[in-house]
Amino acid sequence: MTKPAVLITGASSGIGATYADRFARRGHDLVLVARNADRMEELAARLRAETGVTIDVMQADLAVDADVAKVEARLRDDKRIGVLINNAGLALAGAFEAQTAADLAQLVGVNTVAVLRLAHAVAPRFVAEGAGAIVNIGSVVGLVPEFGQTVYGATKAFVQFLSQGLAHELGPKGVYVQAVLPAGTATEIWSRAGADPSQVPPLMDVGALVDAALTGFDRREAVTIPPLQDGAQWDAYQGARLAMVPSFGATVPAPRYLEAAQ
Ligand SMILES: NC(=O)C1=CN([C@@H]2O[C@H](COP(=O)(O)OP(=O)(O)OC[C@H]3O[C@@H](n4cnc5c(N)ncnc54)[C@H](OP(=O)(O)O)[C@@H]3O)[C@@H](O)[C@H]2O)C=CC1
Ligand SMILES: N[C@@H](C=O)C(=O)O
Repeated sequence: MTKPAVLITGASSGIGATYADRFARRGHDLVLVARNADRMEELAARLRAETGVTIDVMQADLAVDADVAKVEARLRDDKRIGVLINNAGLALAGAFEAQTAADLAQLVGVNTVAVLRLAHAVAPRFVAEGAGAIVNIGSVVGLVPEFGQTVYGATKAFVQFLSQGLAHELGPKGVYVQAVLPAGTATEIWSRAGADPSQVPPLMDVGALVDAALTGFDRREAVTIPPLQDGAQWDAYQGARLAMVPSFGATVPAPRYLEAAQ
């Protein structure tokens, strides 16, 4: 049986390039997407030689509408593609009040709008086929406002919610949706973001990260958090979240809000 092709965004370095390596070694043809075509061509040449798979390179800036539209069209029209790895992303150092509007627009555009648009481009075809997989790369930062990476974390919270919502909507229609939440991982994101080296946490090897994420993928896990040593903590978190839902049907405020503020 022919394996589905895999479209990977952010494939020129780091986690995306590692996903490319791993899926090529699994025998999947690839479509690589990023701005740096030279780095993708270099990776593609190596992987073609080592694995024999077919690899297409698509140069695209996912902050640019026309480029996102180009990738959307490929996802809609290329029926070989059965897996979308929504990986491309960036971080942004600095305090909220000091970050520029332009930098924030780029951050939100790539980390959320592009992720949404590409998932939305491929979902109708996957639903019609009753198959397909969408992998969205979030971050543990999306769970921790206390880390002080507010807008980056907000983009990752968006990715996580989008993924869990799509898993709820598309799972029954045969489409697998996975959210992958890495913690600090040894890639170029830190230098690109202008992070203070003294503030960079201990980092996981990128190969170990992706291999763990693929274990979750193979198990069809909805939310994969490779650095979380006790998976039961996530289950408890989900349980506590869902335990609040019945209250959301209340039509009167909770008693704690009926007493005048002291
Ligand atoms: N490393 C870490 O600690 C963690 C990373 N993540 C997430 O993992 C994902 C991958 O990041 P990582 O591999 O670490 O970092 P890298 O900086 O190594 O890779 C980022 C990738 O995204 C691509 N990219 C960035 N901006 C654009 C753009 N405008 N258009 C198209 N592609 C773009 C880059 O390619 P190019 O420059 O060629 O366009 C590159 O291939 C991101 O979503 C990140 O948020 C999540 C948690 C932890
Ligand atoms: N990219 C990292 C922070 O900048 C992360 O998501 O942990």
